[in-house]
Amino acid sequence: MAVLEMENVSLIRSGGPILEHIDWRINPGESWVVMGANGSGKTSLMTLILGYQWPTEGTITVLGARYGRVDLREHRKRIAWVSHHLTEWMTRDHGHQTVRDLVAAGPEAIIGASPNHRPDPFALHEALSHFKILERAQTRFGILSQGEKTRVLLARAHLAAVDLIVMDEPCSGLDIRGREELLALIRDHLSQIPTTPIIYVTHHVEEIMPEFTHVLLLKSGRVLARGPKREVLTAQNLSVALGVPVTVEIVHGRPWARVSWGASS
Ligand SMILES: Nc1ncnc2c1ncn2[C@@H]1O[C@H](COP(=O)(O)OP(=O)(O)OP(=O)(O)O)[C@@H](O)[C@H]1O
Repeated sequence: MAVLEMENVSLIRSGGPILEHIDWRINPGESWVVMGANGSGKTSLMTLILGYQWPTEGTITVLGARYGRVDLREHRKRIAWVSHHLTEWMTRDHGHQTVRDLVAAGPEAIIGASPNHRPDPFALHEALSHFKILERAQTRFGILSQGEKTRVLLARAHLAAVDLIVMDEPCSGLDIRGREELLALIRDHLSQIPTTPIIYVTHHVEEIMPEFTHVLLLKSGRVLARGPKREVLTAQNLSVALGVPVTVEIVHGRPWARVSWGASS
């Protein structure tokens, strides 16, 4: 069974098409990165996978559930969403709740904390500790830094033991050190759940860690390229996707893009 299948998916709004004719299949054992410039449609694509938006045409099947024939509120409990959009939402609506309560609510995969939920204290402690937020357990979510808020979402996902993790620009708003620390935590987390499929969204090629096997490259709402990482991450593809000529170098298993205009000066 495929982890995800999209057939001819389009999303049209009054201003025009946001996504057009997306065909995409994720097989078990694959971990995908979705890449594209600002405004290429990455987040819109994720909202379709999470069932927060409905495609104008096409079919979507996630974890064997065909959208339109499944209770999305129940289905979403199988998917973790780690996103700065979600941290903004939680800051607004649940900023007064403590880190501990919000992480404890992870197994129910709901937004916010559940007063009735009593998770295994050992597992909760382990999740807080692993994502380095144990010392912040009694702190209100709203006053955390961006990196800490993202680690709260990762801890929730960890505790929830979901079947699919969607990470939408988790390094957004972090400085280089913060980004590298978070990527190291994510790598460590992925090594503990090697069979759980991941979709990692970014517009920074250097965040593509060795664990990711495939890349979907978007350009203006359409698929520019898709497939095994080494085939997709060419200088030519990335130059078109990012709208600027780049060269690509692999360092310690991670690709790095360098803008190549004015290289001779
Ligand atoms: N509900 C909507 N109605 C109209 N236009 C929308 C809507 N949602 C998104 N868009 C537009 O669709 C395009 C794609 O947006 P989206 O947020 O999916 O891109 P993105 O690749 O995630 O961008 P970024 O990297 O900047 O977060 C943008 O031009 C955006 O303005």
